[in-house]
Amino acid sequence: MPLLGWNPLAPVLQTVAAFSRHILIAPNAGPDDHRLRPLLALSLSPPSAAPPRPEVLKASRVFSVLAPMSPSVWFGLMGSSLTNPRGSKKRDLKELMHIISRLYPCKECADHFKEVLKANPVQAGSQAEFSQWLCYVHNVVNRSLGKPIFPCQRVTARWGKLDCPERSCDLEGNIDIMPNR
Ligand SMILES: Cc1cc2nc3c(=O)[nH]c(=O)nc-3n(C[C@H](O)[C@H](O)[C@H](O)COP(=O)(O)OP(=O)(O)OC[C@H]3O[C@@H](n4cnc5c(N)ncnc54)[C@H](O)[C@@H]3O)c2cc1C
Repeated sequence: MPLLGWNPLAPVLQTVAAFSRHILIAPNAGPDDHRLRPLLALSLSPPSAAPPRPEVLKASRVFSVLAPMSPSVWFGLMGSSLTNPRGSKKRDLKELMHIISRLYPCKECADHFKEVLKANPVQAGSQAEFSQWLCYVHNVVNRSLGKPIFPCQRVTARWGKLDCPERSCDLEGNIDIMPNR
């Protein structure tokens, strides 16, 4: 049972999860601040007593690049659901979901997502199927967090191809990224 066994990545993921909570939720908090506890703790494993090994800490710096990406992962995935998957892209989408369930930089979230994937195998037969599947699993996560459920019949309206007549979505302005400096 993986939840009770020792996961060699656990110290990395715990470090990254704590780091991301610090950055995103309470940058000024002390180490015992209650705001730094995980929002949702689905893991049954007891907290690791051993301090992370140096090489694990080094790896956690790499993982920390991925830390502040909770909403953007959904944004990216919804983006990837907009084109019709064919051949290897179907396999890639499935693999991508499993990679996210392994690398997502919050152990509780990753463990939960593995369970979600087991109960709801990825459906990527077509663009419509994949976006509906994605909407459904996002709602499973929403429900587990006590968030409102998104009406999946509105996925295309929310995420569909932008209609930008007369180049109204083009970038505008000066090439200087900080013109008022
Ligand atoms: C794979 C995965 C697993 C996660 N597991 C956890 C977890 O276990 N615990 C935890 O605390 N956090 C988890 N998160 C993070 C969590 O889902 C949110 O991303 C985070 O809480 C930020 O929420 P948000 O309100 O900004 O909007 P998000 O939930 O990130 O949604 C972004 C936007 O998508 C739209 N949207 C919302 N629901 C749907 C839907 N069903 N279909 C289509 N569009 C929708 C809304 O317009 C919303 O503004 C997980 C994220 C991912 C990618």
